Amino acid sequence: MSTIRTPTPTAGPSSPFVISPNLPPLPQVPGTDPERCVLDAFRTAIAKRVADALPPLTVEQAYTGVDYGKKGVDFTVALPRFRLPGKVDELAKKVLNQFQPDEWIESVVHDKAFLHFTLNTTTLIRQVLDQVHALTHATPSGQPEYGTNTSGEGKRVIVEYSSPNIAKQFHVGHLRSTIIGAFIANLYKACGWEVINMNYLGDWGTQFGLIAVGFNKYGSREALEKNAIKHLFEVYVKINKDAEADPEVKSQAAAFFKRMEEGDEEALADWRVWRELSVRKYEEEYARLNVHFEVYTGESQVGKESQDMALKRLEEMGLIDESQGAKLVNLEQWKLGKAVVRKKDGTSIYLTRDIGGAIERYEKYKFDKMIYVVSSQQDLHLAQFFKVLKLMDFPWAERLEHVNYGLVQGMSTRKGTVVFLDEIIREAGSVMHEQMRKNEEKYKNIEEPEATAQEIGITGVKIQDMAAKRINNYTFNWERMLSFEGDTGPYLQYAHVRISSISRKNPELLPLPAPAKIDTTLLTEPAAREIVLLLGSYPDVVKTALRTHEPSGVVTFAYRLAHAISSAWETVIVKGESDVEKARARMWMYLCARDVLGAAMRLLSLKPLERM
Ligand SMILES: NC(=[NH2+])NCCC[C@H](N)C(=O)O
Repeated sequence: MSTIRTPTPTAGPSSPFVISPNLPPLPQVPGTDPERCVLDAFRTAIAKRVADALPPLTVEQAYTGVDYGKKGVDFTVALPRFRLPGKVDELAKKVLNQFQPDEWIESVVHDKAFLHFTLNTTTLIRQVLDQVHALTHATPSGQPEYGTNTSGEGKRVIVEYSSPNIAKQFHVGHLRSTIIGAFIANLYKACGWEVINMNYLGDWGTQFGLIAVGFNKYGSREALEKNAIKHLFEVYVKINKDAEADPEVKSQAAAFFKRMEEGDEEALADWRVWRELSVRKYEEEYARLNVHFEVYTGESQVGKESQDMALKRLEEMGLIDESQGAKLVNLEQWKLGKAVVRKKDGTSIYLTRDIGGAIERYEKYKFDKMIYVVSSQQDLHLAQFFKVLKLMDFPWAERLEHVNYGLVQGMSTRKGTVVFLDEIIREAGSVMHEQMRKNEEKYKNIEEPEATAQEIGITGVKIQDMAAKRINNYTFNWERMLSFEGDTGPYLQYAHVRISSISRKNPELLPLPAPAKIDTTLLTEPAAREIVLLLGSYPDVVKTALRTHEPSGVVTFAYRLAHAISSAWETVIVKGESDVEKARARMWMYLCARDVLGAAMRLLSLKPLERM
C-alpha cells in the first residue's frame, strides 16, 4: 500500500464545468456558484418563479427561502418566511397559476404554507453527472475538485491541533484533536483557504528538568533513537517515582529547568535532541493517519519577549491585579474567573505562553483566522486567553476560534491502558485483522491483508470519532467501530471498494464513451435519481460543515450515499443488463458516485480503498 498522501480537494481558479447553454437562461444570484454546485442553478430557477409571481419579492430574497425538502421532495419553499402581505393560500395560488414546467423544474405542489418543487429529472441527472465528472477528472490542476468552493480564496487560516505533550501520555483527547483537526484543515482547504496545519507541542515545563535528571540514571541513547516517545515516557515515569520519595531529585530537576529557562546552551542541548527525535517519531505516526503538519511549534518556541510585552501592556491598561506576588487578570465580570498570567516565582505559564504565542503567530502569519482544536475540558482556558487578547485591543483577537469536543471513555488495548499513539494504530490494525480472518473465503482474496486491515482499522477509529456531534462524549468500543455491519468506518470502506470493483467486473463496457456520448436518459429508476440528487447536494454538505465545524454532517452524507448505492445495486444492475447503452449509463453513474464518496472520505482524512 502506498504511503503517498491522498490529496485533499482544493478548488482551482476556474471550473471546467459549464451549464449547458441549451437550458433556459437564469439570473445570476450573488453568492451562488452553479459551475461548482449545479443545484444552485435549480434553486435559482425555483426562486425566479416564486419572485416573478410575488412582486416585490426579488429573486435574491426568494433564493434564501429555497430549502431541501423532506421525504421524497426535492426542494421546499416556506411562504411565511417572506413576510409578504396577503394570505398564504393566495400567495401559493399565484405561484401555481403562473407555473410552467421547463427544463429546470418539472412541477410544484402546494401544501399548507409550503410549496414543494420537483426538479426536471433529465436535466438533474445530466447536469449533476457532467459536473461531478468534469470537476473530478478534467480539472486543470489534475486534482479532484468536486464539492470544493472558492469562498476562502486569498485567506489564510492556521489550524492548530493534536498538540501532544512530549514525555507524557498521548491520550484520547489528543487523538480526537488529531482526527477532528485534520478534518477541519481539509475542509478549509476545500473551501479555498490557504491552510497552515500547526502542531503546538507541550515541549516545555518542569517535566524536562525531571527527564534530564532521569536520563542520567535510566536513559539510553539507543532506546531513544529507536523510539524517543516511548523511552522518554519510561524515563519520566521512573524518575517521577524517585522524585516522590526523594526531594533532592525534585530540586535537581527544578535547578535544571531553571537553566533551560535561562537559555543555558548545555542544558538545552539534550532537550533539543529529545524534542527532535520525538517529533520525527510523531511524524511517522501522523503519516499513517494521513495527517501532516507544515509547522511543529510548541510551548518552548514562544519567546520571553512577547510574553513580557503582553504582561506590560496588560499592566499599562490597568488590567492586572497582584495577589501574593502572582499577577492575574480579573475576568470575573465575564464570568471567566481570575486568570493567573505570572507565577510568584516569575516562571511562565501555559496561559501566558498561549497569549504570547498568538501574538507571535499573528506577526508572522497575518492569519485571517486561527482555529484551536482543543478538548472542551479546556473551554475556560481558551475563553480566558481569547478574552485577554480582546481586552488588549488586538483587532485580530476576533479571528480566533475554539473548536472543542467531548470526552472519550474507555480507550484501552487488550494489554491495558493506552499510552502511545502507535499502540492505538497497531491495535486498530490487529483487531481489524482478526475480524477479517473470520471470513476465510474473503480473506484469501485480499492482496495485502495487513496493510488493508490497518487502513480499515484507522477508518473505524476515525469514523467512530466523527460520527456524532463533536461536543458529545462517547465510549471507545473496538468491536462496534470495526464491524462491517451498521454505520461504521469498515462499512464505508467496503461500500467504496464494492463500487470501485465495477470497472474490473465489467471490462466489456470499457472504455466508457466520453460523457456527452453517454445517454443519461436511460437512467429512469427512482433509485438512480436518488443517488444523483445526493451527489448534487455534496457541495452544500461541504459548505454546511464549514459553518458548523462538524465532521458528523459529512459522515452522515457518506452513509446516506453508501446506503443509496447499496439499495440501487440489486435493481439498477450493470452486470447482466443486456442493453449496452443502459449498462454504460449506469456504470458511469456508479463511477460518479464512487468519485463523490471518495471525495467525502478524503475530506474526512480517510484513504478510500479500491480493493480489500
Ligand atoms: N494552544 C493550546 N493551548 N493548544 C492546546 C495544547 C494542548 C496541551 N498540549 C495538552 O495536552 O493539554
